[in-house]
Amino acid sequence: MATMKTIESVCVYCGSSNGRDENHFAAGLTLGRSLAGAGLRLVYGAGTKGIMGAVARGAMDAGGAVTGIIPKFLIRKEATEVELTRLDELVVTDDMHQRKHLMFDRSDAFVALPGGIGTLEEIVEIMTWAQLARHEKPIVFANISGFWNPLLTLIQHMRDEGFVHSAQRVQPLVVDRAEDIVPALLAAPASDGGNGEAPVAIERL
Ligand SMILES: Nc1ncnc2c1ncn2[C@@H]1O[C@H](COP(=O)(O)O)[C@@H](O)[C@H]1O
Repeated sequence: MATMKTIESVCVYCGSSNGRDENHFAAGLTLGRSLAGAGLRLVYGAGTKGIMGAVARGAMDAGGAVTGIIPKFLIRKEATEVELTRLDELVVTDDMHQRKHLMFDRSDAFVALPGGIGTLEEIVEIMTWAQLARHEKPIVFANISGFWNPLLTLIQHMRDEGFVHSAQRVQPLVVDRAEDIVPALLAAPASDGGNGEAPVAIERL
């Protein structure tokens, strides 16, 4: 059984594009600001474009601490060097595997905002590691405008069909509004072994 640890840093996975729905971009800014407001370090993929850029800008403009972790080959594609200099910590890795491991190691919790295939791959890997008892760090799906509903439906279908083993280990939180993400994270350790109550806006999948 892992020991409970106070959450100090939060890894955010999200799109390197803006997406079509402006609520998604706005959610990135809001989450960045609320991480900073709560004194939580943002750990993310160091992209300065799309929703990744919005989260980082939201955090940095509000005086928050930000760690960006990016493989060398992606710097030109996903970031502009001028904006990278604003990060208070930049880690350049040799490859994607090293990036993903470092993002995992350096974070106490994980959030999936809307994004594409990279975002999906990253958050699913974090869930598989939870299923394999590699960690008990909280996982939150930010279900802005119902973005994650198709994935949540698929996961429920897998459960119903008996393919999600150790299901009790894979219980991501689902919140509908960006403002609710940080309160959900901060309540997560207590709800695990404490009073068992989650804030109203939060459901467990
Ligand atoms: N296969 C991947 N594993 C981990 N991370 C990846 C992968 N492919 C892309 N990424 C990174 O994820 C973010 C967001 O990508 P989106 O496809 O825009 O969701 C970006 O930093 C990618 O480098």
